[in-house]
Amino acid sequence: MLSKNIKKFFKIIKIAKKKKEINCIDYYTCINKKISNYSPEVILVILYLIYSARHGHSCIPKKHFVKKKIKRKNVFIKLLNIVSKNNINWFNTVISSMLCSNGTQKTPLVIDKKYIYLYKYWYSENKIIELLYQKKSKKKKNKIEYKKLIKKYCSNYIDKNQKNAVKKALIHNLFFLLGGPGTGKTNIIAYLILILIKISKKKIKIQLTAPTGKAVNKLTQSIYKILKKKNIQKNEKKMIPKEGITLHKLFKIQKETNKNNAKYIKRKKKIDILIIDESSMISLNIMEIILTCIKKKTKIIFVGDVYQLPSVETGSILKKICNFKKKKKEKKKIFFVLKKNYRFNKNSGINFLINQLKKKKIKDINKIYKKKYKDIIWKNLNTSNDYLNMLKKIKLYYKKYWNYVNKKKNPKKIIHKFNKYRILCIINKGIFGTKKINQYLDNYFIKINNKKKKKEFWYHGKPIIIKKNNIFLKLMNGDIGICLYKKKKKKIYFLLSTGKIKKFNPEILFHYKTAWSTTIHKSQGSEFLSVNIIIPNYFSNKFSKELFYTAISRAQKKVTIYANKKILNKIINNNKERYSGLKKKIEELNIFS
Ligand SMILES: Nc1ncnc2c1ncn2[C@@H]1O[C@H](COP(=O)(O)OP(=O)(O)OP(=O)(O)O)[C@@H](O)[C@H]1O
Repeated sequence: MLSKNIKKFFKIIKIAKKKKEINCIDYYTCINKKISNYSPEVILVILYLIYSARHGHSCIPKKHFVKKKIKRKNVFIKLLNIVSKNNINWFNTVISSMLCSNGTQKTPLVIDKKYIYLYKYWYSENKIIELLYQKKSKKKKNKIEYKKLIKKYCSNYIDKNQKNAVKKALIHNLFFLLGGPGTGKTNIIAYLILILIKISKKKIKIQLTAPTGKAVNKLTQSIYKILKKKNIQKNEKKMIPKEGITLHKLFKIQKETNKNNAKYIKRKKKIDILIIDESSMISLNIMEIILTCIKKKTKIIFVGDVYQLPSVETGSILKKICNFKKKKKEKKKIFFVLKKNYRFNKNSGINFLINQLKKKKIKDINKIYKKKYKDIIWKNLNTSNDYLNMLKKIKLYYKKYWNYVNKKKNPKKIIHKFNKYRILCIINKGIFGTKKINQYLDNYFIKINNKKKKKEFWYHGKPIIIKKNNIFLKLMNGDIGICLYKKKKKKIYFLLSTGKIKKFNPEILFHYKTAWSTTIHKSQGSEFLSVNIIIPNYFSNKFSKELFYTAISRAQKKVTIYANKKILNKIINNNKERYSGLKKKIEELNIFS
């Protein structure tokens, strides 16, 4: 390639870094000593694979490079044009070079059928397949009559289908319990734990975990609430999991490197049953760590909803593993999908919308706009008038909360009152984002709170949300705190999942922000009686159907959607699939047959 083109090539990358089109870590990865010796063509492929991994893809279809199928007009199109002008077969040159193999050698790039990978993601996918296969085949030969046990302990509490799920979870060493919100997953896990405890001849270690602290606390408390009403012997009570911990903490995964000392963990972790909730949020890397560090005889149960948001890191593992096409007459023995919803009644619009969003192509979404359902309200968000009306509505609701705060003294009741209602935004920035909504409500409540009009962060009734797990204060990412003044002294009150109230001086809190509105990502694992979803009046490819599904499924009773109809229709048809070879490999290797 001519030196002037090479200069142009690297100049484009540098500008992209400045414009933040390319993450600066990725930029320095590509121009560090080792990689910068590679040809521009190889650098282009590596840089695009790193960029795509940051957007969740563990690989890229080869055609993206050959037929320039790179979707969005971005820096990579410009780089592609430079290298293709120089050599029309540039991609074949790259994949036939020493830097690319079929995975048998440890080369930076790996070609596997129609995809091209960075080695580490190709290795992770294959390791996961291998470990899932080993795990799956470890089916316990049980003489135990599960049917009798299920009849004895679960008869009036869960339905026939749910009992069937309990039975399969007891039989298999690897099990996937799938279902939307309110389908009884937590109940099933509770009764499964009850039976496991009852039939265990020795003390068993049951470990509850999830990708977020909030999710694992919610699961632990719900299960504890269900089981504490059961007649359980004193020695059995000790086996009921009282404290769940996050996957990062359980496997000692370093946040910065996303790595852990697998050999040490494997030796140390004596877990008999591992139950992982909100499994849709497990990334490729974390899945590899889980399967690598867990002993062969440990029973693993993945619980989750494949339609919810995947991990913010690379891979949407649960969906790829569970959505493989089975061969005719075969049963997906270790996968169980719960369909019946106990949270919503049959006329529920929320349930209608949740089921519609599970389909590839959504047909009668217009029922939402024609106000057919009482529990789903759609408000047009087109004009500035619509926007101002929305703000008024939101302010009106929170005014009720505000009056409640100024009447009641009980922090627990105040937090429950606040948690009944939530404004969910897709984004943080801009007039449709959390920052603007929070600022608007802050200004309003500061004004009515202290006549001096002094701009203070803290005021009576102010809600905040914790942004990072705080192990010292035992606060989890997503926990809501309310500022309450008592005799001019302010404290921040938190309602822990144990049901206990904890209060802190604001000075010892950190990593928090105002929480009148939060993002949909932050709301994962939580539920609210009434949810308001604010959709911007423009479309971005980041606004996926999964994001909207996750927002809708946070509501227990009512959803109000503030959206421009056209934009909303684009979002609910934006199936953002993440590229991965897992599904194909599972089908070809038939590992779950
Ligand atoms: N078979 C059943 N009969 C009656 N009520 C049920 C049954 N199964 C579950 N429920 C009720 O439905 C509600 C939701 O159950 P559960 O919390 O187990 O669902 P879930 O799938 O875990 O929900 P989420 O994913 O939103 O946490 C609970 O109030 C539960 O008591």
